[in-house]
Amino acid sequence: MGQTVRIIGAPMDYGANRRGVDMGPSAIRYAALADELEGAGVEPVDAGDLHIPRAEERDPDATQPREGNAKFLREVGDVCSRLSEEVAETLDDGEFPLVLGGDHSVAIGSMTGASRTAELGAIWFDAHADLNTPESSPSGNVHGMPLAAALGWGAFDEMEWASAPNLREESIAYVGLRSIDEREREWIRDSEMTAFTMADIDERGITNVVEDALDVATDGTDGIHVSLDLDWLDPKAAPGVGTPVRGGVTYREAHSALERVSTRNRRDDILRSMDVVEVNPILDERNETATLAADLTASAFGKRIL
Ligand SMILES: NC(=[NH2+])NCCC[C@H](N)C(=O)O
Ligand SMILES: [Mn+2]
Ligand SMILES: [Mn+2]
Repeated sequence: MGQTVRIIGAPMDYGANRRGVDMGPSAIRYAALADELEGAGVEPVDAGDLHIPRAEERDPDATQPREGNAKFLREVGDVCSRLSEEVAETLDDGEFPLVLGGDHSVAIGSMTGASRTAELGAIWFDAHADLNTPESSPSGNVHGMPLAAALGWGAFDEMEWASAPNLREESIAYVGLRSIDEREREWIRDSEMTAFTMADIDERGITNVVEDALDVATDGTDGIHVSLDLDWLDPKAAPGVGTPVRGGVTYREAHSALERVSTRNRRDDILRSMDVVEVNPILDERNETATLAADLTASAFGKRIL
């Protein structure tokens, strides 16, 4: 057996605009994630779920910062600080942290934990840039803000701890962008980040784009974080997400992308942490999206046909 992969469930939906992503970890486990990982040649251990009080027990308004617009920011901060500890401990124990969301704001916890003692690069497979701040956000949903928080941008009241200590703009690559807010667009242009949109994938093909993204994220870093938002895929392939955007990658392109990640990992041992987020079983069809999430994760860990 190969590397030990610790599965950490983060059933959190505070950051999303729709209820249901809190059931993501169960649905992905039910889709035989552990068996898929074993089939890929790694050893899964399930650490269970973080305890997260239901959103109904919380009042979003009571916890909003006075300025800006971020719902449940304090709750997200609480969950992410615990998650960050667990991710850092997992790495200390020599195991691989695989975080199951939950909405995308869990990435604040995983990236902060994974960059505590190492320079971290990141590949962000997503339709969205998730670079809003409480002040720029059009929705107030924190799942549209995790990269800004991890980079230490904007005023995340009471969540200053959240910025990932060793994550630099120039080590971040987006793959598959197609829905960006105006401010995000300006910030990406002005930043050192690399952004591959769907148009780049159309033009150059998924494998070339992912190879470039891997170059960006591995250059000068100790390892990379892969953040897989299922709305990266076309809604036809992944219907069970809260913020679907037409025109995403196909089932096959998605597998091909994560296979590139595993091929590079086999060669250079680059993968440090990963999260799989935004699966919403309420909106899903026959657990298709959760099954895809489990399959794609196995591809990232080296699942092969032959
Ligand atoms: N992780 C996600 N699904 N993010 C969607 C973000 C949508 C939009 N840009 C917002 O900030 O509200
Ligand atoms: Mn998204
Ligand atoms: Mn996202």
